[in-house]
Amino acid sequence: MGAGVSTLATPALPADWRDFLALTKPRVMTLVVFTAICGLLVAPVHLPFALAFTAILTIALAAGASGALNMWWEADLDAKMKRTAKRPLPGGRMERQAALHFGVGLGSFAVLTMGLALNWLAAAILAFSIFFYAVVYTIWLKPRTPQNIVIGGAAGAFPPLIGWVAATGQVSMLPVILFLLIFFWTPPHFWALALFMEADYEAAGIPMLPNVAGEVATRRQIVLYTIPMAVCALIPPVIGMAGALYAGIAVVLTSAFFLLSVRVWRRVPRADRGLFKYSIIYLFALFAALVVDKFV
Ligand code: HEM
Ligand SMILES: CC(C)=CCC/C(C)=C/CC/C(C)=C/COP(=O)(O)OP(=O)(O)O
Repeated sequence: MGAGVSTLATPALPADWRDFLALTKPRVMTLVVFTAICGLLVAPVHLPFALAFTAILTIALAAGASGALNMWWEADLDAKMKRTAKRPLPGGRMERQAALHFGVGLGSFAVLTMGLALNWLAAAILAFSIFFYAVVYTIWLKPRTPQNIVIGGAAGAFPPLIGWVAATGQVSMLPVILFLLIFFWTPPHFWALALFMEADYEAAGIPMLPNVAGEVATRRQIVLYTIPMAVCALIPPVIGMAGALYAGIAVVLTSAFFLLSVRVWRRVPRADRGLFKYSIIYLFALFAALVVDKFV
């Protein structure tokens, strides 16, 4: 039997649709997509449902594509961390090439569809977000510097801006503030988790802030980033871009965020887990409040 025949007879790795879904990091992407929906809904242009749906679908597909490219590049690192070791590539259920093809195919489809159906400015920012997460954050910054998520986190801050630009065709003040809000939210969100996942990152040799600068510095940085985040959360009503309902909810939600970050700083047991969980609730609730405020 020739070598070619025996290669053909080798069974492919048993990836099924659940593994492809896992490549898109669906749980994390729910919040990414939610912020994009809110960005689109608060824009001053009413899109027909089919177009709005297409815009959000393409953002979801692009975000999923960037997750797949991240997993393609990090297969070896993921194998070293308990939290990620069972993903399709380190779990041995999928070929690396399949993840690469899936990511490139899905991302290209998403960007082209956004451009053809909505506008090319939104498509360009969408393409830039994929590039920023998959290349700037994952390949370049993450293995090199503990500031990786400060700069790289910008990728996850684009979706509300993309939603807005998909609807209006242009960039304005409110979506830029929403971008900055998520930009400053990301370090407390991630470093709270990095504090209780320090051992994982140590095992994989990834230079996250707690491993490099130590716990005390990380706890202080968490509180420091919460301050510009709070300012961004409160600017919209101050400049007349959101009403009293949003203002009230933002003050309550943001004060709670700040208090939880102070608990992390003061080393209250399990405060890091509490802040990480709350960071997710916070962003969901704040963006929902912005939309409710607009329509009530
Ligand atoms: C560079 C920036 C970021 C980093 C490094 C980061 C990192 C992480 C990590 C490691 C987890 C742990 C759970 C998992 O693997 O599923 C997580 C969870 C999560 N992140 Fe982030 N994140 C970032 C930005 C964002 C952004 C921008 C959003 C949304 C706007 C977001 C939303 C979430 C959500 C919803 C979860 C919970 C997922 C679950 O329920 O399992 N993250 N993040
Ligand atoms: C529209 C568009 C393209 C949006 C991109 C959305 C985006 C960049 C989200 C970032 C959130 C995320 C999955 C971080 C995981 O960090 P990690 O990769 O370090 O985590 P891991 O250790 O779980 O792989």
